[in-house]
Amino acid sequence: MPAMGDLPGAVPGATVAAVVPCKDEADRIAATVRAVASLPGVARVVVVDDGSSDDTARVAREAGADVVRHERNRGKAAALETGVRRVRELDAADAGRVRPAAGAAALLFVDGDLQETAANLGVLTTPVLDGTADMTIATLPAQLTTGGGRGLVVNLARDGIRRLTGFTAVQPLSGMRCLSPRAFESATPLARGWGVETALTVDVLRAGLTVVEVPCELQHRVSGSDWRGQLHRAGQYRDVWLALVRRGWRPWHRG
Ligand SMILES: O=c1ccn([C@@H]2O[C@H](COP(=O)(O)OP(=O)(O)O[C@H]3O[C@H](CO)[C@@H](O)[C@H](O)[C@H]3O)[C@@H](O)[C@H]2O)c(=O)[nH]1
Ligand SMILES: O=C(O)[C@H](O)COP(=O)(O)O
Repeated sequence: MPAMGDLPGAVPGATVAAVVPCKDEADRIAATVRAVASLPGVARVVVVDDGSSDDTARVAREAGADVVRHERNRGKAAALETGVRRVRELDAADAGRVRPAAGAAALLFVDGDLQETAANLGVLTTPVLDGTADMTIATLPAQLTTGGGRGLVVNLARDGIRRLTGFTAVQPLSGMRCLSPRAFESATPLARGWGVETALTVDVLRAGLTVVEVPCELQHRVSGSDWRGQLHRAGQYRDVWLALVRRGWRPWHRG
């Protein structure tokens, strides 16, 4: 894959490392990996297979990703942490060999289910690479498939972030994010499971860094309204709630 410095208009030596956490994404991951690899500046695509019971790891590898596997499922945040560790190992191995300046200039977190639409993620990397933002967050248009959510988790995350930081997030749960290394450090260790995005926004803002939401033409698999979808939302609610409480939010303090 090309290094950022090889591309027209690129910051010399700057690279983007993409981390794609995946659980049972064999049907979608190949298209997602290819689309992410085609983005300007993306030098690596690391897929973390978070204990899938399908062929995600093999399909991702065949599509050109570097793949790390959790033998058992550990949740999205743990998958992101494993992915970033892998990026650093690869950077260290390349230091003084392939890219003397070494080290990813930006981390791009991408869900595994975006398929071809992941090719539109370039709008997230530019502000981080040119230094105008430390973390960009994709906001998604109306989805072609509709879901059964009632906004409970979204509202909890939005309200908690606003009360802790003053920032009103349009789509507080969006997992498509680009981070500068210092933004990632400010949020490490990551909050567990589905709390990771909410906590990232709070921690990066509290570190005095700049966070920007950027509209991005993405389509993803929307959770349904069946029992499986509602169970998923219950897990999201628990993790977001815990992430907020651990950062000082108290549900009974209104305003
Ligand atoms: O145990 C798990 C479960 C999921 N995933 C992956 O995490 C990503 C997001 O999961 P998904 O089921 O698509 O999440 P959504 O229901 O769409 O959740 C929304 O809300 C989440 C936070 O609650 C964010 O992480 C997502 O980016 C956002 O799309 C996908 O690549 C999954 O394969 C894991 O790595 N480990
Ligand atoms: O479907 C969604 O948008 C998420 O799972 C969050 O669910 P919610 O609609 O209950 O906030």
